[in-house]
Amino acid sequence: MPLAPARPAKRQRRLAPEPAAPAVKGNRSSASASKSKSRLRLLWLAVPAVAGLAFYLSTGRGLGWAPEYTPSRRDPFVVADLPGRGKGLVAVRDIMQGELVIQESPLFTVPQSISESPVTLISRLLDGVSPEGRAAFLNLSYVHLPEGMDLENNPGEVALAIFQTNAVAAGDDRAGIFPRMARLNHGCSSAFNLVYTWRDREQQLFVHALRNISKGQELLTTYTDTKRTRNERREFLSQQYGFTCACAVCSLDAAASKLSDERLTAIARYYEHLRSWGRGAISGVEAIDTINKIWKLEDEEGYWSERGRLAADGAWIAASHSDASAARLWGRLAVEWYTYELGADSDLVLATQKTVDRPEKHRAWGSRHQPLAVGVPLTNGA
Ligand SMILES: C[S@@+](CC[C@H](N)C(=O)[O-])C[C@H]1O[C@@H](n2cnc3c(N)ncnc32)[C@H](O)[C@@H]1O
Repeated sequence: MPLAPARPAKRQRRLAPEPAAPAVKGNRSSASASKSKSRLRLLWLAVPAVAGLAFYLSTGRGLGWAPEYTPSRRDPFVVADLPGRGKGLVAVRDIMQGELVIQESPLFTVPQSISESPVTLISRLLDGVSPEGRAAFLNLSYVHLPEGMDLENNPGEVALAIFQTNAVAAGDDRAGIFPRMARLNHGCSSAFNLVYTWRDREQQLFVHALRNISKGQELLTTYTDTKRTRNERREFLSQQYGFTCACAVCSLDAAASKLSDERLTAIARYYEHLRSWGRGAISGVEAIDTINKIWKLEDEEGYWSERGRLAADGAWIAASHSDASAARLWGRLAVEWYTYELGADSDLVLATQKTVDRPEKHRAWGSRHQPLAVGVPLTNGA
C-alpha cells in the first residue's frame, strides 16, 4: 500500500514524452490528492492530522541530548543555531554555482508502500542503524507531535515525527533520512540556493549549489513548489512544517511581494500552457515561445530551479519537429543547467550531451511529422 511521500528530490529522470510533465520537485501536499487510495496512506497522514486536532508545535525542536552529526572537515559549511529557525547550515567559504555541497548515504529508507504500522516500521529500521546514526536521527528536529506525547512514553511517535519532518525522496518509490542534508532550512523562489537529487547509480543524495553562495550565507533548499503566491506558500509550510516562512522573498514589502506573486503565478500558468503541447493543443513554435517566456520571467524573479528540465523540454520539442539546430542549442542549455543542478557526471547530463552531439538520435526525433523551425533559446546562456 502507498505511503505518503516525503519531499521529493530533483530526480534524474528520463526525458518526458510530454514537456513539463509532473514537477521534479514536489511536496507532501501531493499526498492529499491520492489520499483515498489506501488505508495505510491515511494512517501516515493521520499523524499530522491528529496533531492538528491538538496543537502543532510552532517551531521545530530536537531532543537535545544526542550528539550532532559531525560535519566532515572538507564541508564548506557548519551547522549553526539560527534565531527562529532552529539549526541550519551556514557557508564557511564562498561556494560556486554547480559545486557539490553534500553527498550523503541514507541512514535508512522506507518504501512508499508498507504493510505494517509506520511507527513500528520506523522503530524497527532505527534498531538496525549504528549508535551514531541513531543519535544523529534522534537529534533532528520535528514538528506535529500530538500534545501530551514525549520521548519517554511515546518513542515510536517521536521517531515518526522526526521522520516526517526530515525525510526526502530517495528514488521514485522510497523516502530516506539524510542527517546532514536534514539540517537545511527552506527558502522560496529566489531565496533557496541548493537543489538536491537522488542518484540511483550511487544510491546517494547529491546536493548542488544552484547559484554562487558567499561565505556566511545560510544554505537553503526548498521544501515545496514555490511557484505560488506568498500566502499559499506560507499556508502550506505552516501546516506541513510548522513555521511561518520569513525568507528573503516572503519578507519583501507589499509592492515587491505582489510583483513576485504575479511573476510566480504567471510562470506556473505558462508551465500549464507548455504541457498542452503534449496533447497537440499548441504548436511547437508556441511551445518554444512559452519556454522563452518562462525563462525571462524566471530571470526577473531570480527563480533558477528546474532549468535543466525546461531546456531539455525545448530540445524535445525541437527534436520532435526535426529541427536539429534548435535541438542542439536547447540541448546545450540543458547540459549547462543539469550540470549545475545534478553534477557534470550525472546520467541526465550524459544523456543530454548526446542530443547536442547527434540531435537526430533523440528519441523524439521526427515524432511530430511536420518539420518545423521551432525557435531557439533567447537567453544569454545559449
Ligand atoms: C528539515 S528541518 C530543517 C532543520 C531544522 N531547522 C533543525 O533545526 O534541524 C525542518 C524544520 O526546520 C524549520 N525551518 C525550516 N525552514 C525554516 C524557515 N525558513 N524559517 C523558520 N523555520 C524553518 C521548521 O521548524 C521545519 O519544520
